Amino acid sequence: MGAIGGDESVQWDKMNGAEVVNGGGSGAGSLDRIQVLVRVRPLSDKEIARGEPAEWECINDTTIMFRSTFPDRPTAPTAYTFDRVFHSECSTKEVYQEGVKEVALSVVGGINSSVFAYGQTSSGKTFTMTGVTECTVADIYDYINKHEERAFVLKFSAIEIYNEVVRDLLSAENTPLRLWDDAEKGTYVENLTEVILRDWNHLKGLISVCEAQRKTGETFLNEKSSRSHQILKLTVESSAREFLGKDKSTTLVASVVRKTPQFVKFIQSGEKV
Ligand SMILES: Nc1ncnc2c1ncn2[C@@H]1O[C@H](COP(=O)(O)OP(=O)(O)OP(=O)(O)O)[C@@H](O)[C@H]1O
Repeated sequence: MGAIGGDESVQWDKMNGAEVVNGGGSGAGSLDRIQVLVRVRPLSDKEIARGEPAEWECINDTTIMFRSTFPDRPTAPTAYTFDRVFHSECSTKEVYQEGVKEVALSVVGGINSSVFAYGQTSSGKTFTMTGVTECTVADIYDYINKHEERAFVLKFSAIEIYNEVVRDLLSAENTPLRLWDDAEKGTYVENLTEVILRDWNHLKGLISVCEAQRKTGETFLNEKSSRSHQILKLTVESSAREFLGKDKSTTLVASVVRKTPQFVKFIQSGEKV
């Protein structure tokens, strides 16, 4: 999993119990670079039934150890260090609270950010990102409800990229969409549906629509594998009520990335609003 904050230095501001990141502070926080988190999925019932051993062990909060169990390919245990490691018993809530929340909520403080999951089939990308997205949006609405002095407009869009083709997950039409590079807007998708959110339930409904539209197929490891890259984008516009519509917007991009690094570049383009 990776999480990218904006390039501005940030500082936390605790307002009414809600934690929000403010841009422009002097102290460079953990959000000024890509954070790499690892979450270990528990063995599935099938893997347990096949007697597959767990080869990865979390030694502490930042270190994970690999022990090969191939009898014909014995290797010495190898330790890898990341910003944060979550063992298989950790709940999605813990992953969100301790690994993602800071970056995800920076969007209401005016900083663009991206959170994406990367890994092989059946490693748990969709499982984690679904839960993380729900936690994030619940916290964003909680923040909005506590800040009635400001007006917020939330917009949501969703695409999948499958076999190099970009599709709108909120449209019934199956027409491939075109990607453009623009000096001001950065990389954007032409004619993409963008829905203004009414509330949290509205977003939940839209996420279900995306789920239903996704291309899925079976892989050896995953009966319901998403065969595409998915990118969900939430745009937050916030203004003091008397200046409605005049402030700049910020975006939060949440993605499931299946393999290639060029998608990381595409996702980062969400930062250039
Ligand atoms: N932390 C977890 N705890 C319990 N079950 C999990 C966890 N992570 C994943 N799973 C389960 O493992 C299976 C595979 O997860 P998921 O579909 O999220 O993988 P994926 O990486 O998105 O796969 P693909 O790339 O093939 O779409 C699912 O049945 C999911 O419910």
